[in-house]
Amino acid sequence: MKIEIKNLSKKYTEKIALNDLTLELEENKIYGLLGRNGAGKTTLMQLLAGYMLPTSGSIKVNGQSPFDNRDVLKDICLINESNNFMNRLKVKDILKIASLFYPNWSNEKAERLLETFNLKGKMSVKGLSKGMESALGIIIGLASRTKIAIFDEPYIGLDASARYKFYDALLEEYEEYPRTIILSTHLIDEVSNLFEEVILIKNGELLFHRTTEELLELTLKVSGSKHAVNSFIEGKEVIHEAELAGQKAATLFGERYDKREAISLGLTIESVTIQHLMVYLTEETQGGKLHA
Ligand SMILES: Nc1ncnc2c1ncn2[C@@H]1O[C@H](COP(=O)(O)OP(=O)(O)OP(=O)(O)O)[C@@H](O)[C@H]1O
Repeated sequence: MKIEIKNLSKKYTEKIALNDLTLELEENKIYGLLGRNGAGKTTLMQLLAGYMLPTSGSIKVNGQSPFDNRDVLKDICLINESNNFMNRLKVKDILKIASLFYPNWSNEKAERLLETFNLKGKMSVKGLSKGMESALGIIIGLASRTKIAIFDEPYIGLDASARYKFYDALLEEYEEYPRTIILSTHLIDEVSNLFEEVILIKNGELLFHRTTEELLELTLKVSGSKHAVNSFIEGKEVIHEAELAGQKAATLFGERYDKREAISLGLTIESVTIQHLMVYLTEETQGGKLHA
């Protein structure tokens, strides 16, 4: 299902959470939706999952607005950081309710994932730890087999081992049943190898939407003597610099840089992680708008 977002804005009383965002997402890809706290990620995901209407602009899934549209929403599953499952129910009841909502629901998958995350159907939701509740959300997100699965920081309380089980399960599901997956997280280093494309939002605006491959090609860190680094970076877009005792490191973003030139100047070159790139580009001092 294609997602088309045009000039989308969302204002909450005084706060502009999203500002004139235009974006297209093709089907069957894994997207990383990144940005600092308060950037507007949750707002975007909630608009996509039909929780509310935009203030202006449009969001279309296969040409239709998701808001109050069962026809579209049966194909979209949004898992939040706080799922707010009904306390008086048991895990199996929650799964039963979810299975009634999503036409492609897989009971078999849900059962297998219960085992993976050490949950039992008879457990009462009231007695689940925060991490177990997150695991239940993840089980629903994967077993629903919706064409669009959105995970908004889905793993509050999950320990590292359970998080890696989630990444493995996500990839296994994606390979078996390709779908559009949108994953928003602050643990970027843990998952960035899953992203096929990255969408970065800053203060409600789109900073860029690029393939992971492009991002890595367009970023370069050079280090060496201050003089050599300065001569290489002159006229280029520098997103981070650090100096110590006559040595300097600079991170560049925006072009396919000539690495041979850097090496010929005696510089050391390194690649930059997506997490670092996100941090550098969203620093408040980094005011520049990049080519989305
Ligand atoms: N219901 C609301 N009423 C008023 N302001 C809101 C509401 N929801 C979000 N906001 C504000 O809108 C902005 C965007 O919030 P949003 O939750 O979309 O950001 P986010 O990128 O998901 O942040 P985080 O990474 O911290 O979850 C923030 O300034 C937030 O305070």
